[in-house]
Amino acid sequence: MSQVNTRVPVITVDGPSGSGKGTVCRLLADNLGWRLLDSGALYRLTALAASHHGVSIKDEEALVVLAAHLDVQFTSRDDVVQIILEGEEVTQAIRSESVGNDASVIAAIASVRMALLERQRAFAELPGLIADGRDMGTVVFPHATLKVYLDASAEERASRRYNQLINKGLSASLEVILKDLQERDARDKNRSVAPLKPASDAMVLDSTSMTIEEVLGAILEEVRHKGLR
Ligand SMILES: Nc1ncnc2c1ncn2[C@@H]1O[C@H](COP(=O)(O)OP(=O)(O)OP(=O)(O)O)[C@@H](O)[C@H]1O
Ligand SMILES: Nc1ccn([C@H]2C[C@H](O)[C@@H](COP(=O)(O)O)O2)c(=O)n1
Repeated sequence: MSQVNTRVPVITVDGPSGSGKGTVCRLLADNLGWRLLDSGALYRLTALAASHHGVSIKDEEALVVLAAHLDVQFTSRDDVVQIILEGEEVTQAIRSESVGNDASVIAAIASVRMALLERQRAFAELPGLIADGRDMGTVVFPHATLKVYLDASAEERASRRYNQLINKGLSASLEVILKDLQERDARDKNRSVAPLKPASDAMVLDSTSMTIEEVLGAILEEVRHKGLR
């Protein structure tokens, strides 16, 4: 089992798909000048690497090898993060619904999670880390300084995802998005290993009727309260 660097302050933000974790984590990282871990991207990259290498998402042995040896770089150009997998730019490719669904299936395999654990913990560097995912506060960074669990109703999350796709000029069905999201929620919450749930010491925020600015404000208030800035 790998060790966590407990000298580095960590803020974890866990929650279901579309709750706004990614958005609020980017804003928090900018605001505090801390590093950002998008742990979902690692599961998505493993799913995409499997597809590129013709590996089935049921082939546990091959998936573990892929996860343990992911050749990935996160680079930043003009403040925009680019993700390079085996020399290929995959920043947008990993965001598709099908890669997200495959990632959710792969993420239920304990040995795959174990293969990605060390890589996630290595993101913890001074002055601090914002960690976005499903098990950041429960498993990966159990000693985090502040843990947030961000939720929203399935209908609101589906509607956010729908608007996101329409704004990108893509076609989308709200009904299909809601059904996929509910299936993903069920898989992420009911798996036996590192299921999605709030840590016992997490601050739980329901963003259904909150703006992004209100969510950020509520977290920053707790950040100040904990003396993190
Ligand atoms: N409080 C909010 N109100 C309205 N829209 C929001 C809110 N939070 C996030 N959004 C929008 O919802 C969409 C999904 O947000 P985001 O990608 O941050 O979710 P996520 O939890 O990271 O999802 P995933 O885990 O699938 O990556 C984005 O278009 C974002 O702008
Ligand atoms: N810490 C994590 C992060 C992600 N996953 C899985 C479950 C999600 O459905 C999938 C994609 O994540 P997203 O990019 O949508 O946040 O990856 C996980 O199990 N644990």
